[in-house]
This record gives sequence, C-alpha cells and structure tokens, in this order.
Amino acid sequence: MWRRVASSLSPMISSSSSSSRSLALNQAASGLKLGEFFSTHMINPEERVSPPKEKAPFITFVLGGPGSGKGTQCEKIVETFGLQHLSAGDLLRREIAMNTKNGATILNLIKDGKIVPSEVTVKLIQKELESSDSSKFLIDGFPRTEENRVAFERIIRADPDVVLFFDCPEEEMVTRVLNRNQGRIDDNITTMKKRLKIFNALNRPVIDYYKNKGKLYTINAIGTVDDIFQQHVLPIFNSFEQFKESRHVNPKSTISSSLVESSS
Ligand SMILES: Nc1ncnc2c1ncn2[C@@H]1O[C@H](COP(=O)(O)OP(=O)(O)O)[C@@H](O)[C@H]1O
Ligand SMILES: O=c1ccn([C@@H]2O[C@H](COP(=O)(O)OP(=O)(O)O)[C@@H](O)[C@H]2O)c(=O)[nH]1
Ligand SMILES: [Mg+2]
Repeated sequence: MWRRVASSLSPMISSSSSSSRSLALNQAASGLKLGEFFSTHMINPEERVSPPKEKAPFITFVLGGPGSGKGTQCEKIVETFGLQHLSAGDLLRREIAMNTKNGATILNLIKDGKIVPSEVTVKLIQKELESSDSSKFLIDGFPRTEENRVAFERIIRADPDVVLFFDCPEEEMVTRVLNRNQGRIDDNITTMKKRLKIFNALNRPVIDYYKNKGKLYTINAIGTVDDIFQQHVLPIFNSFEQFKESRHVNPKSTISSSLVESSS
C-alpha cells in the first residue's frame, strides 16, 4: 500500500540546515567525528522524506534493554496478530552480511555497543516500510536515542501508535545475552556492559518521552516467554480496534486502560 503511494509522488527535499543539525547529533550518539563516517551522507544535503500515506500504518515501537526479550516476543506477536516485524538490529546485521558500503562501519559500531547514525538506520527502515504491503508494523529495537526518534519523525513522517517497553533487571539481561548463542559479535560481557550504559543514558529518555505522551506500555519481562505473552502482551493487542479480527485467538483477554502509562 505504502509502495504504491510512494512511487506516485515526487521525493521531497529537506533543508540543509536540518541535515547538518542531525549530523551533529549523529556524531554525538555514535562517538564519531566529522569526516569519519559515511561521507556520502554528509555531502548529500538531500534527504528523501516519505510521502503522505493513503492510510496511516499502525506502528508499534518495541523497546527494552539488550536481552530483555524484544525479538522473542515480537515473534509471538507476529504469529498471533500478523504484524510485519522489522528488527533494526537485523537490518543493520544484514548490511554487514551483504558487505554493503556501510557494512564495515556498522560492524565496528555494533562490536563496540555504539549506536549507528540515525540516517543509516532510518533509511533501512524506510525501505522496508515502503516496499511492504502490510499496514501493521513492529519496529523492534528502535528508536534507541532521542536523535533516532526525531530522525524517524522527520524522514518517515509518522509516529508510533503504541510503544512497548520490556522492563527487565540488568542481571537477567546479562544472563540471557551471554546464553543467546546466536553467534553475535556483541554478545560478550565487555560489549554488554557498554550496551547497558548506552541503554540507560540514551534509550531511557526515549522511553520517558513516550510515557509522557501516554503511548507507553511497560511490560514486566520476567517470567516464561509464554506467560509474558499471554498475561501482558496479548491483552494489549487485543484491546486495539485494528486487531479485532484476531481477537478470537484469546477472547478472554481484556485490558484495563490504566495499563497505559502516562505521567499526567
Ligand atoms: N522470558 C524469557 N525468559 C528467559 N529467556 C528468555 C526470555 N525471553 C527471551 N529469552 C531468551 O533471552 C535471549 C534474548 O532474547 P531476545 O528476544 O533476543 O532479546 P532482545 O531482542 O531484547 O535482545 C534469547 O536467547 C531468548 O531465547
Ligand atoms: O536502531 C538501532 C538498533 C540497533 N543498533 C545497533 O545494533 C546493536 C544490536 O541491536 P539489536 O536490537 O539487535 O540488539 P538487542 O537489543 O536485540 O540485543 C545495538 O547494540 C546497536 O549497536 C543501532 O545502532 N541502532
Ligand atoms: Mg533483539
């Protein structure tokens, strides 16, 4: 659906001043100095912005520390509700595996637990959104920084409908990551410590932002995979109009509006 609309409209160009502002923020998040990263992004003032959509897609951001169970629960949400799963980490790892021009730099950032510049991640997400026929997406592991969030809003021109936050104690996250066994370069204690620091410093403000907006669902990520899904995740999706065709899966599940957090 997105693809059809996207291809029928001319690309829009953002101003070069917003481009340079985002570059400065990118550098702060990735720890890279000017000139060290993606030269094509820096010299190209043009940025294609997603065109308005026929009908806005339903977007869920899935947040939580490394090892909190985001990917695992996303698989279950996909099985039950048929959303399209876009894992930002998987999209970046695909760039590494395909040895694209950004692959080597992405690898070094991931190895060090750092955040890949927003322009890169958002463009990968944009490509997936625009080439999909789905209207319901789970964006897993993104946005990881306030700068990521702002870049998504600017380029995709969309806001999430819902934000899930899998809240998990650090000790448990460390245990899970060290036992993940997926051969990931960042699943070691040294990188994990850095990732937790970055999570607390850069991702928590994003979580707070959505809490203040009344979009955040905090889920206790301790328990079995099935219990977390049945007791916490399923009722959230069952409560949305968009998923009513799927409600027969568990008709007993209900949700109280008090589950949606808001600071107000
Ligand atoms: N509720 C759970 N209890 C125990 N282990 C879990 C649970 N959820 C996921 N795991 C395991 O923990 C590891 C990290 O889970 P994953 O879904 O990859 O987390 P994330 O995407 O948040 O990093 C995986 O090996 C997964 O099988
Ligand atoms: O939007 C994103 C998502 C991931 N990453 C990088 O990819 C790594 C792995 O992310 P993923 O979401 O796969 O890890 P998880 O939290 O699932 O363990 C992160 O530590 C970052 O280095 C990033 O820079 N931006
Ligand atoms: Mg994951």
